[in-house]
Amino acid sequence: MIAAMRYENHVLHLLDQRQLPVVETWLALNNLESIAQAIETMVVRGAPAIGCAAAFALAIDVQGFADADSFGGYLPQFHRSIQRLGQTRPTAVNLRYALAAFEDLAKTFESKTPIKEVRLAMEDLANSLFADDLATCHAIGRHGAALALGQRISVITHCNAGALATAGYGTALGVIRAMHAAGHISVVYVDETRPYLQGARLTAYELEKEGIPYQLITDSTAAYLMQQNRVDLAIVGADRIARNGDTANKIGTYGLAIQCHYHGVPMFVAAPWSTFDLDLEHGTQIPIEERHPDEVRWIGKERVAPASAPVYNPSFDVTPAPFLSGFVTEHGVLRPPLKAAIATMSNGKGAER
Ligand SMILES: CSC[C@H]1O[C@H](OP(=O)(O)O)[C@H](O)[C@@H]1O
Repeated sequence: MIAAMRYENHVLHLLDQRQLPVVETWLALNNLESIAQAIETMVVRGAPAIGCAAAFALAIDVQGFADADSFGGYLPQFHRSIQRLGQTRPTAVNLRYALAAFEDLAKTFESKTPIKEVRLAMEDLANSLFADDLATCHAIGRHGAALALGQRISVITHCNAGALATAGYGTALGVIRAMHAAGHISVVYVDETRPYLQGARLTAYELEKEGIPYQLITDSTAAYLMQQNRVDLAIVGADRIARNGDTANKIGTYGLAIQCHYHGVPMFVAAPWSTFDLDLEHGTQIPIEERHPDEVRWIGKERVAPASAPVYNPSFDVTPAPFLSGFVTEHGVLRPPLKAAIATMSNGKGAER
């Protein structure tokens, strides 16, 4: 099974996604700062995977204290560690939920709580967040497979919302995996996803490894495919979803949504409930990360623009809810009107099964 990470003996092993698909290099990280930097430099990326990596970073962070210590002795470092991880990447809300879960856990400790008890509780929380995300992806796949309506269909996807972006199996790719297992995929069109090329380097890598039929396309080919009536469905991941259904995802998603809307191709977002940010009324409130200009000026070790070319490099965009046909969550498929469907879900009334 393809995995972005594994946690063993207080060490987080990360598959270096910057090197894929050419080489599979694993980094063994045993301290919080190195994991924070791995998130910032996109060794590990993808909203749920970022949350899981941060959780394991905190589980590792508390290991360094002596058995005789108590939570009170660790508390100042705990606050610094939460702040450090929170600074890594601003858009994916799963990171914030993971940090909030640890802050809630910390409230259950007293100053004199033995550090051994704190260590075990933090490690258990990290492991349970990871296991929950893996189970969630499989549930998303199960619910999303029904979107094929029993037919063999062509699907387009953008960026990588696969096993490498989660605890495993994936969200958008979880739906594609489930559809493929049921014999409902004729071809997956994979947007290369400039500038970081998560589609070309990561999604194509995942589909190739599992024998799922795909064609890699440039981002600018998607509209032409739809004009030829060759795309049946679009399915993408998400980094943060506002209460009204506006969705932040990899840059280029909004453009794909406009193309789908124009050509009558349904676009669904596959995301765990932990990606919905109910504190935000609409998508204009979602912080959009801007990354280094060299991510646009260079492809690998080759410069493809003037060395000092002025660059605007937003890593995400926001697709307004009216462009979306629904959300595939672990609880079922949410369909328009999406603001009402999200409100119903948040009230615990579930979704279409
Ligand atoms: C399963 S969510 C994956 C989500 O994260 C990606 O962003 P990045 O590679 O910059 O972490 C992209 O937006 C994907 O849709």
